[in-house]
Amino acid sequence: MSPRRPPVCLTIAGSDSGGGAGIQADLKAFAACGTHGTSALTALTAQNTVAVTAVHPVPGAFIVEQVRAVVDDLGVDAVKLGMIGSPATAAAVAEALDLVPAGVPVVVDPVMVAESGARLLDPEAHDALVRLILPRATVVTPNLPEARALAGDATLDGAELAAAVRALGPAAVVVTGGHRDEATDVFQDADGTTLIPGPRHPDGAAHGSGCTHASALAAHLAHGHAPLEAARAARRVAAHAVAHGLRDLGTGAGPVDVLDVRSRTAPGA
Ligand SMILES: Nc1ncnc2c1ncn2[C@@H]1O[C@H](COP(=O)(O)OP(=O)(O)OP(=O)(O)O)[C@@H](O)[C@H]1O
Ligand SMILES: Cc1ncc(COP(=O)(O)O)c(N)n1
Repeated sequence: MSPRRPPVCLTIAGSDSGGGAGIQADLKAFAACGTHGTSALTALTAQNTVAVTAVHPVPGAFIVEQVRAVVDDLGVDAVKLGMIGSPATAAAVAEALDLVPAGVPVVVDPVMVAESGARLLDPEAHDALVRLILPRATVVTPNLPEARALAGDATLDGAELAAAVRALGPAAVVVTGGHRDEATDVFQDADGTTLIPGPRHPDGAAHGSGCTHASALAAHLAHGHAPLEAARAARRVAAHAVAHGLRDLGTGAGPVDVLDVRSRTAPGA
């Protein structure tokens, strides 16, 4: 009997040279959640735990080609979208999404600002993100400041905030809780609002927590789980990655570690 085909996840996102966030975090989360990870890069960042020192956008046609190469051969069971950067990249990503078969879930992490403070979404790209990308999302996963920026109202919170984001077109929203004292995620879909609480790990490291969360959510959708169930699992996976975060690496915001590498030895050793 041949072994079972694992679900295939595709991240369309930026590269973080420091290995904390972006596609590096996404591929680790996909693997940790029992899926095969594939990637289409939107931008390369020269980045560490302290700063983003340079960004090199990938030409739009090459973004589309990467997605085509994956879809045509391996097939895709869920997509995770991360850093978009510019209006031109948003347009290319929208074109690339047309290559993904209808019904394949798409998780959108509307990355705006790196944990180190660098802007990763041009202000002019905001409209393109809202117009071209959000309506195609199965689940969108903003953190609190991102959700308020999308809603255009810095006073909103809780179910009202999630509803304002959902009005932009995604089927479901998770406002992630890393910027709150309790780290409770707020999930909302057509059936209503559900709080997803869990332990907060104040002594961990959280650079890449949002990428890890969105990728774990996509992986659970690829396994066939419903969005709320996938969001609950993603909260657990992200919190575990924060708890095992490598705060002793670099001098700034340490990378999350979804694989808990300190507990491992090299296979064969
Ligand atoms: N200190 C923490 N302890 C437990 N869970 C956490 C902590 N920080 C974040 N999380 C969880 O990690 C997930 C990502 O949330 P967060 O709000 O940090 O995203 P983000 O700000 O987009 O992350 P990023 O740092 O990648 O920008 C959520 O499920 C959130 O509850
Ligand atoms: C390429 C890339 N994508 C996403 C993030 C956001 O992650 P964080 O907010 O943890 O820095 C990042 N820093 N770099």
